[in-house]
Amino acid sequence: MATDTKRPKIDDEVCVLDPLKNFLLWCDSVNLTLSDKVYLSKAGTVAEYGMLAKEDIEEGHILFSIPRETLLHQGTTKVKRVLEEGKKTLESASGWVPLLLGLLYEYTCSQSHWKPYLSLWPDFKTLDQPMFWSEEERDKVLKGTGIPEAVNTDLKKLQDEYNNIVLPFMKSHPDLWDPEKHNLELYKSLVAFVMAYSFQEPVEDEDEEEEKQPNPPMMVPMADMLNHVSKHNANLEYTPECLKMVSVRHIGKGEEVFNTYGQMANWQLLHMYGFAEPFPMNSNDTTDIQMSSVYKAAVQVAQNEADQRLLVDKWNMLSEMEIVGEKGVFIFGQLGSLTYNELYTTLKVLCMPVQDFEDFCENEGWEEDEEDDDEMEEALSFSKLTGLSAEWKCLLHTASALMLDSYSEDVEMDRRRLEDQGALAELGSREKRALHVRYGQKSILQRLQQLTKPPS
Ligand SMILES: C[S@@+](CC[C@H](N)C(=O)[O-])C[C@H]1O[C@@H](n2cnc3c(N)ncnc32)[C@H](O)[C@@H]1O
Repeated sequence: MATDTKRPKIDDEVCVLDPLKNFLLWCDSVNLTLSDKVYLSKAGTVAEYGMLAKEDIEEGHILFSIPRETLLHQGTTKVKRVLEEGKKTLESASGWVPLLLGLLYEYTCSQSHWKPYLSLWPDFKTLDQPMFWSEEERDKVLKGTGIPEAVNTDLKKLQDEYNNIVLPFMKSHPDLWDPEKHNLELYKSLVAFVMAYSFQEPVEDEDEEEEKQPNPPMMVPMADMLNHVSKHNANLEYTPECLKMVSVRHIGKGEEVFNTYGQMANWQLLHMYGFAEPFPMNSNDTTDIQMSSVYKAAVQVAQNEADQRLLVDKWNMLSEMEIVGEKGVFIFGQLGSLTYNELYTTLKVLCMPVQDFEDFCENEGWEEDEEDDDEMEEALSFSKLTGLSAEWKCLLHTASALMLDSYSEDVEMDRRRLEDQGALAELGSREKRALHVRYGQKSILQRLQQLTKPPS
């Protein structure tokens, strides 16, 4: 540990004039060690701050290491004692409230231990998740992507949490918080900051049977200055003493160091982080097919009223078995279905003859010798879809057509925009990001359409 006498002086003026230099001085003072082979910069990165390689870096190199005491969370903030005492009243659906209260305090406290870190973002102006766009803009350019609905839920949740939990708690601790200063606007910015910058330590699953609560989020100085791409070259490792960012492949001199924020589809990246990887770079991109669209497709292709009534029973059965849900989705990645178990069972039940369905209900499911996971995954991979039965293909074809209809712009228009550099250059930054999300989703749906097309 660095002692106070060894610590370089962190000057308030430097904090404002050169926040990065000040942050690096602070890192030194808290024993956050950075390899000589990398440096932080705004120039040469994909977005604002990022990390670059000064020289070639081999796989397995520790790029930096962060002592646990340096992390900012509900157990390290100056207000940790009151948060611990109020633990029960601070419980919420998101589980973020204690960290957010800690951030409200630390972000506005001139004496905060994390001031040099938090001063890197003096106003959060660079945050541009769709939660900061107008509702009209979201509905216009993101219709069909699933983002407008997700943002509406977030906004409602954050307002409820602020009004019902945060505000009463702050009022009962007027020595630490002031609702005038710690208002809903600042709270919203901090929610967006936590969304885009926080980390959640993975839960160790020693006992797979037992469902563990996820760890609460925490702020990890330095690690959160790294940008993300699906083909990342670094990864955060957790040890009892510290967190280490380690290169996971060779990084050439001058290249940017990219962390991974997880296997994120473009709609998730835009929703939570405010950016999207340009189409078709995101190898983790996915599209959703509403479960209800598969049901609607089955109803559409049913031959007569008796078939339609049977479908109602089948759907109710699938719902009772918790295989489908009103708001549930089947997810498709670039190689095929990612929720193959649910989709396979749904297609099988919806297409089964009446007698088989009666047996199915009687047995409360399948007899033993049913398909295993690998078989289902393979059957619903894009490389095997053409081999599915005509009935299954028809449902997938109709459901993907229904999904394609729900977007604001048609596929051809988006394709032309993406292919025409001039048209692309004319789009605003938000429209461009939205286009990469929309088109990525639609291209997967189109692939599904082609592979399940009935013979002409
Ligand atoms: C954890 S922070 C990374 C540091 C950030 N660049 C900064 O200057 O504060 C996450 C934010 O970085 C930006 N970002 C990360 N990866 C990106 C990428 N590949 N393309 C564009 N922006 C990216 C997004 O604004 C995102 O919300």
